[in-house]
Amino acid sequence: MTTVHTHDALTARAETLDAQSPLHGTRDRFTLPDGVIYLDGNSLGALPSAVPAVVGDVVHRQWGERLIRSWNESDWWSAQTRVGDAIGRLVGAAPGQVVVTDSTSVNLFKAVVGAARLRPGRTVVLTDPDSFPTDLYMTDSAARLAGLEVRRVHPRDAVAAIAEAGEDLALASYSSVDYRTGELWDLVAITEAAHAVGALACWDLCHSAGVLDIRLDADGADLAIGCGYKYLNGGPGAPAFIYVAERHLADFDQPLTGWHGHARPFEMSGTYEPAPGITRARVGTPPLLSVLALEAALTAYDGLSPADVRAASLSVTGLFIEALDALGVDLPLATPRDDDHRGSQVSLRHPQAFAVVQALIARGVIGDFREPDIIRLGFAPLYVTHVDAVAAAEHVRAVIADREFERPEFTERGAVT
Ligand SMILES: Cc1ncc(COP(=O)(O)O)c(C=O)c1O
Ligand SMILES: Nc1c(O)cccc1C(=O)C[C@H](N)C(=O)O
Repeated sequence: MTTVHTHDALTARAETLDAQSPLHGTRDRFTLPDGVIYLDGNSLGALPSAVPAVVGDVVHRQWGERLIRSWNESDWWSAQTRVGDAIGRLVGAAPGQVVVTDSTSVNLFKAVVGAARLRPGRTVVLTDPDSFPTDLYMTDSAARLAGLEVRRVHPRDAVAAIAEAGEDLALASYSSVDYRTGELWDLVAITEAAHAVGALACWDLCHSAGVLDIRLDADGADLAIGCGYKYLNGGPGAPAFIYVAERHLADFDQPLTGWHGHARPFEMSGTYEPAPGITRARVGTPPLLSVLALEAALTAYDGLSPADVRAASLSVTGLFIEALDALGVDLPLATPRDDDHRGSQVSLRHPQAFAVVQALIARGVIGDFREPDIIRLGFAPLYVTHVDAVAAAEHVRAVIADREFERPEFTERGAVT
């Protein structure tokens, strides 16, 4: 079959899969520019259509008219835990264990120091050498302050390393999905191994929340963190979240003791006393515009189960890989083909990956480049359809086959991608 016939056959199948998908029509919950296939929702999620009106109301009515009264009248005070519970529904956490606050980096810092204090006398924290850099930087600094030694061990070797560390281990801290390759790690096995030696496990859900069927409570995670601006679509600079399992809350002694985490902030006492529940993970005044934008963004998930979202994600990424094969694109995949080991992105390797990504962007297919040779394409199944996946595969084919990436305008490197 010619590539045109192959493409037509794939598109016809994609249309059927879209029509049958439990996520059929959810793209209408987003505002996206015409002519764009957006495959970068794993860096900055798209704009949910519900957000602008809510932000307008927060700015004009809640802030502009009601002024300081909105802390009570619009319940700004409990917004962070209310939105935390909404995220909790997407990551398998019962209410009262998730709060929206700070950045992922800051929450990881709180989690590592908090874990060290939950396991006094233990001296080791394990993490992935291929972690997103901020995780490495923050873990190193938190460990230095808490008197822990950091051992960087790849997730595939983590269970053995946990057994080797034994009762020295305080915390195993891992991302569930590798941000570059999209590989999905078995954090349940890592968590069980950590518990077997009396240690804790922290999960970084930046590349999982909102696309995987995460079950924090059922799988025994102790701590988790994640960001609000990727698949949760909270917008640029959206606050992050932190989960502390109910069983640890009373003893969770996090290091950033700001007044929003105090049990009675308006007593204005000179002595810190942590709030009883997950509120103690708060620090200072939250960015309310962003917290409430995130709350509105999460309504895009109304009526969808994490299991359905995960199934749709696998179906779309699976079809994209199949389309690459069928169209004869023979770039090496950095992402596993196996559903059980794939997050919600497909990464390809190419020696001129940066220029390939620029050529794709010029065609309206927005993905990103990651060092050293990764073409990273994220599939947010709420707004990336099977038809988009096939069209994107055809664009990749054309960019490679026609060597579009060699054009000088695509080789210039910018600061941020
Ligand atoms: C795994 C991971 N951790 C952390 C971050 C970022 O943390 P922050 O929200 O502090 O910028 C990202 C992405 O930016 C990430 O992919
Ligand atoms: N957080 C970002 C930012 O502040 C600027 C540009 C990109 C980002 C990202 O989220 C990158 C993303 N975490 C990644 O996996 O590469």
